[in-house]
Amino acid sequence: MTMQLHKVHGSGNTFYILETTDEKSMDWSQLSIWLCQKENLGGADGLLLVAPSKKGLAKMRVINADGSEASMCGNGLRCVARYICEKNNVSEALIETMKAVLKVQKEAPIYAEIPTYSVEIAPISFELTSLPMSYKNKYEIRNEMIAEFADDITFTAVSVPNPHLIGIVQPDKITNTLHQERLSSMLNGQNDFCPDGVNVSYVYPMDAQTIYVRTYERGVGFTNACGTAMTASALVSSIVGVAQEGTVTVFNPGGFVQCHVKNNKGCFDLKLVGNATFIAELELNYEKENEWLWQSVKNTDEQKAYESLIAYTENKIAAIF
Ligand SMILES: N[C@@H](CCC[C@H](N)C(=O)O)C(=O)O
Repeated sequence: MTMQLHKVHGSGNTFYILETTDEKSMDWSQLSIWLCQKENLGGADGLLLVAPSKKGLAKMRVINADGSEASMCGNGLRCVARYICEKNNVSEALIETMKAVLKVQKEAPIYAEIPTYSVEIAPISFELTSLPMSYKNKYEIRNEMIAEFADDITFTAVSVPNPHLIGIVQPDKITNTLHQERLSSMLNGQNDFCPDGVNVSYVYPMDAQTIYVRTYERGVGFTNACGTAMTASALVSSIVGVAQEGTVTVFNPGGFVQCHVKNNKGCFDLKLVGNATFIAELELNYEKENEWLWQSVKNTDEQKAYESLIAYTENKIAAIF
């Protein structure tokens, strides 16, 4: 059996898109683990499965690099949005995800001519049980020091709906990754706080409308960017007052996006806007159980245009750190 795949990225967060009409036809965890290995065409951060939906134009499932399944993926959803909109010749659509049916839309480019899409990020909850997370019988953690985690970082826990722990940090915690790596490894191993693990982001506010975010993703490790994490970080930054409500530009090691944060009397509307870049079209042969072989790999020329955005990002970041 030959399968058609697309290698895509949103902010350098790289995925394979695979469409199937039969969600039970394969062990997707094993396929994702195989696809994401570095030595296999440079690897990826996950597999995005596109399947039929009764609630939207398609359903997206997110399989992390370690084979675990996530409830949502913001960067991935932008790429799936482009795939579905182009396939159906529409400029907006509803896409079913594990916990919500979300609106996606084609947008004007945020940089040069780079294909750009927006995605709704929802549902949002600050209740620790929604992550899940537990800490001293607390109901929420909003802008609090947690002695067990750090003595100079304030943390907020939020699900969008995948779980995020967001720390507002000083530049030294960005230039040196060691603290974030240790904390993230602890929270994504056997631990008393986050039984299912958590995506951990360190945020440095650059100005009132701009933040820098680096994320250690659950099931993956450090990534160039995590869309839900950037959106959750923009939300947290506006709540704690280090960024204004409205449009927040979020820089990260993989580029930049815009996150729209709207507060409706304590209920938040979140939208993530950024690139949806298609790197390659591929054909994969299924040989036998857990064995696959590449049949063909055809690169597109889209990555060249994205590299100019990276150069712009690197200049911005170099001026700060
Ligand atoms: N990179 C994604 C999030 C992918 C899932 C995450 N690793 C998790 O397990 O929650 C994004 O762009 O949001």
